[in-house]
Amino acid sequence: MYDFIVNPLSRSGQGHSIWKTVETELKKENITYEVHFTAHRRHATSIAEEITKDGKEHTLIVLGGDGTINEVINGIKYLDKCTLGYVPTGSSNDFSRGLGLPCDIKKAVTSVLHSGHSKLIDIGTIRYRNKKRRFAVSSGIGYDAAICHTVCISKLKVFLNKIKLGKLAYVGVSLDRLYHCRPAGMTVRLDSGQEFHYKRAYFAAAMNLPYEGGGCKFCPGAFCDDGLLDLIVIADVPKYRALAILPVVFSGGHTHMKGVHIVKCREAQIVSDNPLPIHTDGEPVFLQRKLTMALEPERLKIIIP
Ligand SMILES: Nc1ncnc2c1ncn2[C@@H]1O[C@H](COP(=O)(O)OP(=O)(O)OP(=O)(O)O)[C@@H](O)[C@H]1O
Repeated sequence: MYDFIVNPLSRSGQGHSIWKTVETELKKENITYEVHFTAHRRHATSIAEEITKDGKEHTLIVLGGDGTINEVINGIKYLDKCTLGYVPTGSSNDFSRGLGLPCDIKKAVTSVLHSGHSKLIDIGTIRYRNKKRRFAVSSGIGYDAAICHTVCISKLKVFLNKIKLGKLAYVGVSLDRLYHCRPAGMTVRLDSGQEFHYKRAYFAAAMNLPYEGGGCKFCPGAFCDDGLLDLIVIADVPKYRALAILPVVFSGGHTHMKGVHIVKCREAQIVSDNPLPIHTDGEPVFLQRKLTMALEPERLKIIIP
């Protein structure tokens, strides 16, 4: 039995028609399923929570973008009792890109229903004040999260998504946010005891997979099954140098550039001088000054081709 969690508004409203195609396939193959449509933000979390609260084994199939994946993993009660399949209908697709899952809908559906292969992946966490959120791809504080916050409320993204140029919104907002960004003093403490101080940090991001922001290969060496997070900090370079790093991140060739600092860790405590925006998998999480990034003790089983 499969539980499909569908964001009908993903990919600028195409989610619903894509679901109809998937449903035809399920009926053709006599597959037992239930479908749950998201009706508002964070609804996917309560749907996943309701399904998994009985402590039994469940197979959840997400049809949506990275944002819906994030909401679903935040609702799963017992990670080790769940199997997650994914049909990507988002605009960023960093989860499927990082895991090498099929982006083509037909192939993704075939893989989810018939591959018979799975992989256990780490799930990241951020803790701030008394709260906790999980992430599958990455979580960042500072400039990268400011882009997510702005894109999330931008009417331009809705319009550009409609004409299939959603990525342009990210380019425009990235340049605008960099122009307005005031780098902050930041301290990073790792579980290894290492401590780093930055005078002017643009952002710090903990990566469970190599890509965020729709294909930016921030941490080419991030593996979701190594029990480690890759932490990237861009700091202590003037803005023109930070700007020069941006186009290079798409190839992953930035790792040795001045101002780029990457380390592996199990846990990182980040304290910034000012409250800064935070994101988990591109979903905005208000402003914070202190947070701890780590991994859940349990892993999550993902269906792979
Ligand atoms: N019915 C709904 N109405 C309004 N917002 C919704 C609804 N269902 C889901 N959402 C919100 O839509 C946001 C984005 O969804 P999702 O990630 O699935 O698609 P996307 O934006 O196309 O893709 P990506 O995150 O990969 O860019 C999420 O924050 C989610 O909370």
